[in-house]
Amino acid sequence: MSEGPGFETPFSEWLRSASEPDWTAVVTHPFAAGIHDGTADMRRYLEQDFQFVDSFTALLGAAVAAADTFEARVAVGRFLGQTVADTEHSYFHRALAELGGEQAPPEPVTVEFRALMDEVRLSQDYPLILAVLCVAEWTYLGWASRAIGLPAGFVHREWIDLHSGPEFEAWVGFLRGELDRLGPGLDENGRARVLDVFRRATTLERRFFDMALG
Ligand SMILES: Cc1ncc(CN)c(N)n1
Repeated sequence: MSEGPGFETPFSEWLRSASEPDWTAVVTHPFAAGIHDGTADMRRYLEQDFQFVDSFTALLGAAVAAADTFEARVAVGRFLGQTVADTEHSYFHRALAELGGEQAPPEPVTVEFRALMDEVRLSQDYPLILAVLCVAEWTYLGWASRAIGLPAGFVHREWIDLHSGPEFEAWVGFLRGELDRLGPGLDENGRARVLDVFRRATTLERRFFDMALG
């Protein structure tokens, strides 16, 4: 693998392609296919994901604090307040009530994912924080955008809706744009650190879907 992106390759695309084959395994994962056709067992997955989203929300707060521009703080803060704290929060409560979800102990992959998010949150290093946020959102846009039709039940359908469409595409475009803006200014060691976090997050996404599949 090359030590950095070429002149024509945006930093985010370099990170993504260097995270294969896990990246493609996430966006084409059988569990994601089961969300599309309505057969995925969402209870265990959402019980675990509710715990993921708690740390993810803290990480968004860290991005607001660590960002190097006012515009970025506003964009992340808006997403945090509108999408995560409002739409997604309401979804979790309705979906877990429908499925009879409980407060389950965290699975090993949930513990590891939360530990990675805590690690980059505590680093207060904006590019590292962006790396985890970008993997989490871009992989989800990847599988959710593969929808051919939408399943009838709200639990599956709204989970796809939350991770696809023009607003979510713009959010992922923002995260990628931030990495593309900051990547060229990093030295080799800085790029390697971002890539390491990006790859670890991609592997954890794959393992999270593996766990959900049972
Ligand atoms: C594990 C995981 N990764 C990503 C997302 C999308 N925010 C999520 N809800 N859960």
